[in-house]
Amino acid sequence: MKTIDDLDVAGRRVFVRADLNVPLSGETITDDGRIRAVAPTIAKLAQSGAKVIVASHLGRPKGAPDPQYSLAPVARRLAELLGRDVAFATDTVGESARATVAELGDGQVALLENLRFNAGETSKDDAERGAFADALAALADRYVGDGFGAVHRKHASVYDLPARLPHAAGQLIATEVGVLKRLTEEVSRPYAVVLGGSKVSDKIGVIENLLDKADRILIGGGMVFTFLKAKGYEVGSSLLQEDQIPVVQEYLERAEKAGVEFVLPVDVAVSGSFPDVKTGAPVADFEVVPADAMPEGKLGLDIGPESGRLFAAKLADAATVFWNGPMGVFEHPAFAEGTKAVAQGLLDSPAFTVVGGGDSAAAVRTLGFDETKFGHISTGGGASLEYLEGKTLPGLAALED
Ligand SMILES: Nc1ncnc2c1ncn2[C@@H]1O[C@H](COP(=O)(O)OP(=O)(O)O)[C@@H](O)[C@H]1O
Ligand SMILES: O=C(OP(=O)(O)O)[C@H](O)COP(=O)(O)O
Repeated sequence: MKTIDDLDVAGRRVFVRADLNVPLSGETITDDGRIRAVAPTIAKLAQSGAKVIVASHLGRPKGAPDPQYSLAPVARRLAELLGRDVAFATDTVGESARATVAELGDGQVALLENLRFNAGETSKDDAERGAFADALAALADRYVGDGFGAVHRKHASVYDLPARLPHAAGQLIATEVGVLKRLTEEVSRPYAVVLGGSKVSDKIGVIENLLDKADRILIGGGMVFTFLKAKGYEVGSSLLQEDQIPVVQEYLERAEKAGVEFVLPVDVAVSGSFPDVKTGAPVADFEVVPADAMPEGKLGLDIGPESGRLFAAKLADAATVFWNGPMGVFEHPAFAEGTKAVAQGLLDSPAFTVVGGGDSAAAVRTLGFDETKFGHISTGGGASLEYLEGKTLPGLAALED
């Protein structure tokens, strides 16, 4: 893989595919970790005299403009972090983008509007994705891939665009791959993997490969309820991946045969409705119930305190831990305790610890933990999980020569 040092960028229009998918509360960025992570690559390109065109997705809009997913607040924060102006194009490949790029001088930086405001970005149809990649390619002369959090997506700006331009990997991707590679080559055991979060359908399949690699798999977050249901328990109206129940049953059987330990919560914090994470208003009907006796109609929103202690104990004697996905809806204080227990468990463990994922990394920082105390905080959750599985990631393959 070439790096940006191998690319002639001075005076050229350089497209940087970043992952600026940061958590927002209205227009306020609640954690800017992903912007800080890619800023050095952008700064270096600007210093080298490139006309830097930064692009990213934010959230999951449905292929059309949607103001709640605008990157405008990110452009403002990026400008602050770089200490230089960042021009913001209000579209991705339209008139505003073309004019913004045309006005860029050497060493100047622009950010395009959300790539996913265009259906071509995420399309499964090669021709539709290719047409959008053509439109992006027309804006630039060079491509730098540095959106590690999105390299597992076969999307136009991640996979198709680098095929159309001379390309290289940015500094963030180089660092991420360097650290994660170590985990695929020489893992000190016991190796524990903690999985949670809300992208259940994306991540449940990852367990298939982890069964051959991990010694212990701890399940929290929204993923728990498919496991509890697979064991025959009531899960109320919690997040559930109904079609994956037989798959999970098979995982549980295979794990038992292979001597891999699944650790499931023994208690769950529930409420009748999703909490107001914006105001953090108290939850009137908060209750902790045994994991095998959830009341009907209630939502499971965190692992309970006994589970927090159990999970921490299961991490205490691990030698390597990879963690992706918060244990609960940590954005609300009533449901942050499980995530705190796992974060503290990681800090108390002598293990080499890798935390991956936009929200997991944000949780560690916003809940007050010192990020320097973890072995590595990856900007990608799904991306790092799939990398550790040994899969070929479209956005990394595309950067190879
Ligand atoms: N039990 C749950 N029900 C619904 N959402 C949950 C639950 N537990 C965690 N979450 C949510 O999961 C989100 C993070 O999931 P995900 O995107 O998969 O993690 P990451 O970004 O770290 O990869 C958080 O916003 C959190 O509120
Ligand atoms: O937040 C992300 O992934 P992550 O939650 O697995 O860390 C990336 O920005 C990818 O976003 P996507 O899962 O909507 O493709």
